[in-house]
Amino acid sequence: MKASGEDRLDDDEVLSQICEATILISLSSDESATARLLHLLSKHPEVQEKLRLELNEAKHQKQGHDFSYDELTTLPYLDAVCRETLRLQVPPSSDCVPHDVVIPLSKPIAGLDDTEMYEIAVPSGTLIVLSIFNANRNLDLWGKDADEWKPDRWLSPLPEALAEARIPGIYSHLMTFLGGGHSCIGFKFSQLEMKVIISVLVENFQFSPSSKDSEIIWQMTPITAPIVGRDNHAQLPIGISLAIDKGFWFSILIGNYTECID
Ligand code: HEM
Repeated sequence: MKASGEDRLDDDEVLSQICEATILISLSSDESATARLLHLLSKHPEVQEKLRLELNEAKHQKQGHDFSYDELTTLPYLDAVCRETLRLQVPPSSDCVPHDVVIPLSKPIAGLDDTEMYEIAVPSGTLIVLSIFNANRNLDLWGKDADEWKPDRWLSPLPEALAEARIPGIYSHLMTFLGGGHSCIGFKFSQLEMKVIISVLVENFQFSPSSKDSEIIWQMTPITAPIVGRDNHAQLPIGISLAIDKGFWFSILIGNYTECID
C-alpha cells in the first residue's frame, strides 16, 4: 500500500481498497467449514454486516478487551451463522455395517413392485454411505427453505417437527458430527475454533466475492474443499478490504505518517 509524497492515499482510497487474496486450505473438516463460512459471508454482505455489528457492540462493552470463552460462545448471531454453515455444508460419511441390522425408515418408500417398505434389512459387511447433507436439509423437518443459508432461523424457535424427529446427532438436531459411539470428539473444539477465527476476521476485514468466484467449485469429497477451475489444490480466492471503522482509524494513521515524512 502506497503512503508517501504524491502517491499518498486519501481516506476514501484506503477505505475502498480491495485486495484479491487466496486462502490456502489444508484438508481438515474444521478449516473447510471456516472457509465455507467466509465464502458465504462474502456473498451475503447483509449477514456479514449484522455479524460485524454484533461483534463491534460486544467489543465496545468490553472496552476493546478480548472476549472470554463464555462471552464468545454466547454471541447469538455468531452462533447462528456457525450453526447454519455446519447444517448446510457437510460431506457424506461412510462405514461398513458390523453385523446384520434392520434400519427403520421415517416414512415408507415404494419398492420396485410398489410394495411399501417401512424398514430395510442390511446384511453385515455392507458399505453404507450416509447422506448427512440430506438429513440436515430434510424439507419435512426444516421447512421449505431448508436448502437456503439463513442464519436467522436459529434466532427463533426451530420447527416442532424437528424436535419430534429425535435426530440422533450429538449437535443441534444435526448429523454433521454424527451420533453414537463414533461421533466426532472434536465438535466443541471445532465450533470454538471457527468462532475465534471468524470473529477476529470479520471485526477487522470486509469480505467480498473474488473476480474468480464463478470458477470456485466446492467438491463434496469426504472433506469438502473449494477448488478453482481445473486446479485441484484446495484454495479459496476472496476479496478483502478493511472493515469501515478499522479503515477510518487506519487512514488517520497513514495521514499522520505521510505528514511526518513530508
Ligand atoms: C467442522 C469440523 C468437523 C466436522 C464436520 C467433523 C465431523 C466428524 C464426523 C462426521 C465424524 C464421524 C466419522 C465417521 O465415523 O464416519 C468425526 C469423527 C471424529 N472427529 Fe471430527 N469433525 C470436525 C472437527 C474435528 C476436530 C477439530 C477434531 C479434533 C480436534 C475431530 C476429531 C474427530 C475424531 C477423533 C473422530 C473419530 C471418533 C471415533 O471414531 O471414535 N473432529 N468427525
